[in-house]
Amino acid sequence: MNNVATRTPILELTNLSKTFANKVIFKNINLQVMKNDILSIVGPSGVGKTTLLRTILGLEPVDSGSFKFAGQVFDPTDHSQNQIGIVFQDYRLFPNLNVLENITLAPIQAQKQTPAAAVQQADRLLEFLKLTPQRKLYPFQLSGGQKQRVAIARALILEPQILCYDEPTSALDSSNKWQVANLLRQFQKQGMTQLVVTHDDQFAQKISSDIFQMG
Ligand SMILES: Nc1ncnc2c1ncn2[C@@H]1O[C@H](COP(=O)(O)OP(=O)(O)OP(=O)(O)O)[C@@H](O)[C@H]1O
Repeated sequence: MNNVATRTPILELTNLSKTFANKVIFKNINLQVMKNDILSIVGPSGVGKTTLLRTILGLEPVDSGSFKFAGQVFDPTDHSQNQIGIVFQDYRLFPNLNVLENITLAPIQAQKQTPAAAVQQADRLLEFLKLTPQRKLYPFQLSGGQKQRVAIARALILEPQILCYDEPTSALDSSNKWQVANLLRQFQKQGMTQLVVTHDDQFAQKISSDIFQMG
């Protein structure tokens, strides 16, 4: 746990409500994500955890409510800032690109980094994530844990202020699950704020600074 006196909110959700075809998915959600925390959003299947995450990522509009990032009103659908990164449950790697190309595509194409600078940064991440031997392999040649670490590297290279994970343990066996828990703790030590959607209570209890229960 961080010292309570030093905790400051980086992301604030106020009175968020969402319906799909007149079905209320969530109503008046108030949530603060504290800087450098690992906050887990937990709850039973179908309660709206992924939908809430998608609204934070600007992939799904809310019906009402507001967002603040670092104290400023913020529109999650404006993707120009890259403040919030995501590791999807199914990783969503580009099947036709190798590991290095998967990681460098966005910095080169969207952020206009030079290929040399993007590759240098990608190689640093690959080394940290123990993926250097896999740098020229394609997604179909990787294990589940390796694919997840590539997805993490692909998010990290954009230097987000918050890194989100949707069900990070659902496709992993128990040894990979605790490896990913250790990785999240290492990122926390480096100052990263992380948001984890999970139905895995044991994982949430183990890694979280704070837990937000839905449903
Ligand atoms: N695009 C959509 N259109 C209509 N209904 C949707 C849509 N996306 C999600 N829902 C519904 O919203 C509800 C919440 O779904 P969501 O995936 O957010 O739940 P969850 O808590 O993440 O579930 P799980 O733990 O099973 O992944 C479900 O009833 C789902 O069917």
